[in-house]
Amino acid sequence: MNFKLPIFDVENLNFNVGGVNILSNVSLQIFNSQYIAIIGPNGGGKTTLIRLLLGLERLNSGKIKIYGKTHSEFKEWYKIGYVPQRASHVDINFPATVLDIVKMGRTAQRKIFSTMSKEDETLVLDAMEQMDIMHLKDKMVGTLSGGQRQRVMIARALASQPEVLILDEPNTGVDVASQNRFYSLLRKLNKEKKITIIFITHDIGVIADDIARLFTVNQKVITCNNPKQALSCDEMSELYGIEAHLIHNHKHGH
Ligand SMILES: Nc1ncnc2c1ncn2[C@@H]1O[C@H](COP(=O)(O)OP(=O)(O)OP(=O)(O)O)[C@@H](O)[C@H]1O
Repeated sequence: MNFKLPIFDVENLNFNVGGVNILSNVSLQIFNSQYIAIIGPNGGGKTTLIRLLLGLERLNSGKIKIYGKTHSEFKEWYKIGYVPQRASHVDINFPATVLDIVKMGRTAQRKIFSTMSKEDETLVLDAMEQMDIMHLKDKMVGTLSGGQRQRVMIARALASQPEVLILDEPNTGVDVASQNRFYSLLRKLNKEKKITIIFITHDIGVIADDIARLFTVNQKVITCNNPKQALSCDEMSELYGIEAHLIHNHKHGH
């Protein structure tokens, strides 16, 4: 693999809805094995940016390349694990067990109608182990709590052995101990398995030491290549508003 080829390459992206600019003139690159956090105020455009990167929204102007290809040319979607913000909202009547859901993470790599190999099964069990949901294996997913469902969706993404893991505020409704375990897991996936992580979060203070770069999104995107320095940068405070100061203080309170 050409390590200089960005996984995502965005050039002068503009996106508006009904004449309202949601994202303006965004250019950024995301490279292999980077751990990137995306922060910004509510409604700033973080989820929209991810949806545009994945081709789930149509940009009005500009260019997005994924592994050097346009969205229609790109076929290796199994390389990208995406856990959307609302992944924890599952219909209570949804007829699948936790195991069924995590197994879906293997379907993209299998030939249609082929059965799971031993290796597939091991990867499914490993992903469940990592997310600490083995004890929930036979439960119907609709009966779980929001935090448990979120872990199931992340396990499904991990089972597909993604090169890139995109997480949209995955810790909503999760207790602090589980959150810390989860941050350690992300650190490990990035450091040991070299998985590229793109993480939308409001919890930047806790992961500031782990991340390589920070994108602050509020219609515009500011990239900070030294996240710890960025936490005090005026430009970011301006873009993010009062929360930048809170984050900064939180970090320095430790
Ligand atoms: N397809 C769409 N149609 C209408 N409005 C949209 C669409 N996509 C995004 N928006 C608007 O764009 C703005 C940015 O939304 P987005 O969900 O990306 O923000 P966010 O930064 O992820 O917010 P949060 O932190 O609350 O999750 C919002 O005002 C949203 O209503």
